[in-house]
Amino acid sequence: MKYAIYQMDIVPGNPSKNRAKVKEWMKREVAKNKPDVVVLPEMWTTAYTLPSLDEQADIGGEPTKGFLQNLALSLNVNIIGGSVANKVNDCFYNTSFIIDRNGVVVYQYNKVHLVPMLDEHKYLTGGQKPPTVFELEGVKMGVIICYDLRFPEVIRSLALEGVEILHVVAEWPEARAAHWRILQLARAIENQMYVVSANRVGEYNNILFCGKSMVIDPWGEIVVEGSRYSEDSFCTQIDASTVPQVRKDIPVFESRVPHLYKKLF
Ligand SMILES: O=C(O)CCC(=O)C(=O)O
Repeated sequence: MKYAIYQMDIVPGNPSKNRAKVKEWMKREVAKNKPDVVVLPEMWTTAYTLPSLDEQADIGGEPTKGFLQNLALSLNVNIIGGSVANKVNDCFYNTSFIIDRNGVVVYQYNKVHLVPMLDEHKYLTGGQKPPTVFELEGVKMGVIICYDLRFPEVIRSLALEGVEILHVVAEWPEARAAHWRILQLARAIENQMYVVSANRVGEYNNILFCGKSMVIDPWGEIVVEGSRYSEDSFCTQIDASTVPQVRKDIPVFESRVPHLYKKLF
């Protein structure tokens, strides 16, 4: 499967400008590289303009969900739709939409873990369901949003559901860039799965974002890595059929002793 990842700089508080940017990028990328799957970063329509979400958030996923469905269908591409601020029944969620090449929303996920360092609890509501598996092109996949990366239980549970490609959509700051890199590598190695991430770049509210979007294979090798500070776009092949062999070579899943771990949680 061919992947294209958009390491985007987001125009703060301007969803229509960001949608126009994404449309341009996706059209260009599809014409040039014909990817099967494209990946966008976290909160890419607004950035972290949390106090203004009432004016800027989507309502019930719209208009961004429909916008992505049209792009998927017209460009014949699967979309890991990053995430958007999404108002549902007076609550704001950080929601990821996954859309297949027929324009069908195959999965949606509300970010579960809210970030204390960004006061997310003041503005957002955490999702009440953990991320679960979905399928694109017959491959089992998962998506998590930024801070979720720090919670290995959630990702192990996706691996136990059969996930072979984990997507991480993010606005990860430069201040914790080392964590970003190491946690992704650890999640790929411990779960023997691909990790594919799209992080934003640029600056907002005196926070600099680190880019460094990545594709890591199930052995933990970095296949490709985005630049540190600048907007970037890259394309790479991913072969999920390598996952079972890695899981056979180091049979972590067979060696687990889950009845001993239960009391830990
Ligand atoms: O965990 C971190 O250090 C960054 C998290 C974050 O910025 C986010 O979830 O948006």
